[in-house]
Amino acid sequence: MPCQNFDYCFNNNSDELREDSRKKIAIVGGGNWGSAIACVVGKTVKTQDDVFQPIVSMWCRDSRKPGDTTPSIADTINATHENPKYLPGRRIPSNVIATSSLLDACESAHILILVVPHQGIPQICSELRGKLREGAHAVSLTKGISSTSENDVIRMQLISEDIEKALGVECSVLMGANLAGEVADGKFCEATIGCKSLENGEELKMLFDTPNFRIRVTTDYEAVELCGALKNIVACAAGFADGLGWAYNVKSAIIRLGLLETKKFVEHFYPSSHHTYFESCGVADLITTCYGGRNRKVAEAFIKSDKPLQAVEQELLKGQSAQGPPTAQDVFEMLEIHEISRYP
Ligand SMILES: NC(=O)c1ccc[n+]([C@@H]2O[C@H](COP(=O)([O-])OP(=O)(O)OC[C@H]3O[C@@H](n4cnc5c(N)ncnc54)[C@H](O)[C@@H]3O)[C@@H](O)[C@H]2O)c1
Ligand SMILES: O=P(O)(O)OC[C@H](O)CO
Repeated sequence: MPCQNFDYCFNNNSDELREDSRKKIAIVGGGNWGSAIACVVGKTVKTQDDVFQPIVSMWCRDSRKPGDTTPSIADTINATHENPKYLPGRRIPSNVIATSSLLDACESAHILILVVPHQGIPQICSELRGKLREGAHAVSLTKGISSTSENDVIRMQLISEDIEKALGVECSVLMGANLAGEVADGKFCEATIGCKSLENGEELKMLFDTPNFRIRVTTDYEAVELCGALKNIVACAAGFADGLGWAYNVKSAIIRLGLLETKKFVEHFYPSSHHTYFESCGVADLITTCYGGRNRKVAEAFIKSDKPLQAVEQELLKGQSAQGPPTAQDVFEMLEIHEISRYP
């Protein structure tokens, strides 16, 4: 009988209540990717039940307006084991318990899986600051970059660095060619974990790795995270190309040049980075996103429509966000750098 209590469980051979030394997992984010990863982790904690506690908590932001009497997303997930808004039609395992309280989900967790759009990270970190258990660590599945600006100087920061600074915990990253719906359906894919300490990296591998979700671990964490963030810009370029009716060859050129540009960018800021471009977070994510991702889809629809980007995004994704910084400016700058715009 699996233990339902987060920190205590009954010894199998007696009725003695003992402290549970297994790791408790919290997922922070109940969107498309958060719900899909709940499908993975909800199962792995059961197959690795000597290492992880069987109940996974999942924070889902309650975005209901005052007076809205419909159930929260968390209540809906707990009642139906489905997230109809962000991941309709897929069953979330019943040992994943959702809550609208960030603190309830996280305060006793040993491992936090952060999986919200990057805009949400600062607020979440400020609510969790000083409230986590000793020795906890985090893994960010959020794809994006943050920046600070001082005296007109803009500095790029990794989101994992923001999390580490704000929460005082080590933060690894998990990136890869991972369309949420396919992952939730159990279709095969790979992902890359970028970690600072291999101890945490290996523990995270145990948590995520399944025969259909293959994990490889590297300490090249900056490159892993930047590959995950920058591919969104390339995906927008691919979507613009599709919207303009350009051909497959153009898209291949965009992907090739996008990979080169990503490598240059990473090596400029992190000269000691290595080999990561051929991992799932590199070339594989570029291909997946440039064919099957939401950023590509929104960019294509934007070119074909006369509506502003935000309106197109809302219409197409029905409340979900395309990730990362899908600014046309980023993409045009990139196209100009590579002079792709001259060819068609
Ligand atoms: N969807 C995918 O296939 C996929 C795959 C890999 C990585 N990712 C990355 O995962 C992250 C989350 O993506 P997603 O697809 O789950 O997004 P989503 O738009 O589906 O997620 C929305 C969820 O985040 C919450 N949210 C939205 N804005 C917020 C804010 N400002 N503060 C707090 N919570 C907020 C919403 O309430 C909702 O629960 C993104 O960075 C994305 O790049 C997504
Ligand atoms: O649908 P997108 O464009 O947000 O991409 C989803 C994933 O990042 C693909 O790995």
